[in-house]
Amino acid sequence: MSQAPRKIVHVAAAVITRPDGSFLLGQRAPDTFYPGYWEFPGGKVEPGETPRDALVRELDEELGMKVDVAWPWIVREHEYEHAHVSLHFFEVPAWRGDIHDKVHSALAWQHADAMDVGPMLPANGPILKALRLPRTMGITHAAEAGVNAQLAQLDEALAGGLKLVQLREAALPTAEREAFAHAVVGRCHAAGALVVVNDDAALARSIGADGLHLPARRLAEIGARPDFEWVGASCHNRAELEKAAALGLDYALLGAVKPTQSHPGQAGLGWDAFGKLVERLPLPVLALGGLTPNDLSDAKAAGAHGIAGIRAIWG
Ligand SMILES: Nc1nc2c([nH]c(=O)n2[C@H]2C[C@H](O)[C@@H](COP(=O)(O)OP(=O)(O)OP(=O)(O)O)O2)c(=O)[nH]1
Repeated sequence: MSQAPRKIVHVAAAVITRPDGSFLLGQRAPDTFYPGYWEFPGGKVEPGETPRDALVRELDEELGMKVDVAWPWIVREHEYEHAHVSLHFFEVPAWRGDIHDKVHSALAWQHADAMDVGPMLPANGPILKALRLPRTMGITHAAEAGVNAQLAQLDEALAGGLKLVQLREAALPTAEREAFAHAVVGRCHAAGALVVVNDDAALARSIGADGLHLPARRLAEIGARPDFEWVGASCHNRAELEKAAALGLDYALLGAVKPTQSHPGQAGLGWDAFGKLVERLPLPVLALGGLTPNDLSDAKAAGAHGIAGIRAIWG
């Protein structure tokens, strides 16, 4: 006889963030399941509650925090021995009250790229990787702007804190493209920024890039995740986003949210439609299309991990 499907336990979990990018973890108490492991504060969604209601209640009960802002982020499923859990993650960047923990053995503020506590609960590995994904991606347009102008804009953006660049230069002649790609990787790595290369795995490998970015038509063709540390894809609809998730990609781009210079006359999706498209996805999504750094809070409120852009990001 086949086993009855296990009941899904919904859990709300908070990535409580400070302006320096750190987030709060709690160590599970000795009398719980997985004692000593680290988790994001939160707990089970009770009957009649939305995940957001549960988050607000749990953070009050566990930490004495009054949540002011909770942005939906990603939702991940995990099969434990004791339960199938569906973890609804929110970013909590603003709250009131001092933190008084009532349930954990210890609390620690951590940075995703320099963790000094562990182990994390088994479901949380992909969460930490998603937290390492920077919140803003600059997409190069050297073929249009000129190689030297683009490199100058890149230097300025890196000096301003940009940590993620997509190299997207199909229109540059091969030799120029390679030289430009080397220059971009050199500058980005010196500044601690990641580089993903659009659609060209051979170029990505030869320049020592951190990953590969798949255009939607390439995403449609492939059946397995390409072998890079970071792999993302451009998506325009829910089916493409779900394929990116099913392949275990690290992020997706979704747009255009607002009208853009490259597609004049086309209305953007808008934040409401964007929010519906990204609901309950297990991977972070960067919003694209006519956005500037001033749109970051609106993007996160709609469920985006961050924003990506061409013109507005380079100033
Ligand atoms: N709060 C939280 N729970 C997580 C994370 N990752 C993860 O797999 N979980 C799982 C562990 C638990 O199965 C469930 C959280 O439920 P919980 O904290 O209300 O309950 P619990 O199992 O500790 O204890 P109990 O309420 O059953 O007594 O979600 C996380 O980062 N934060």
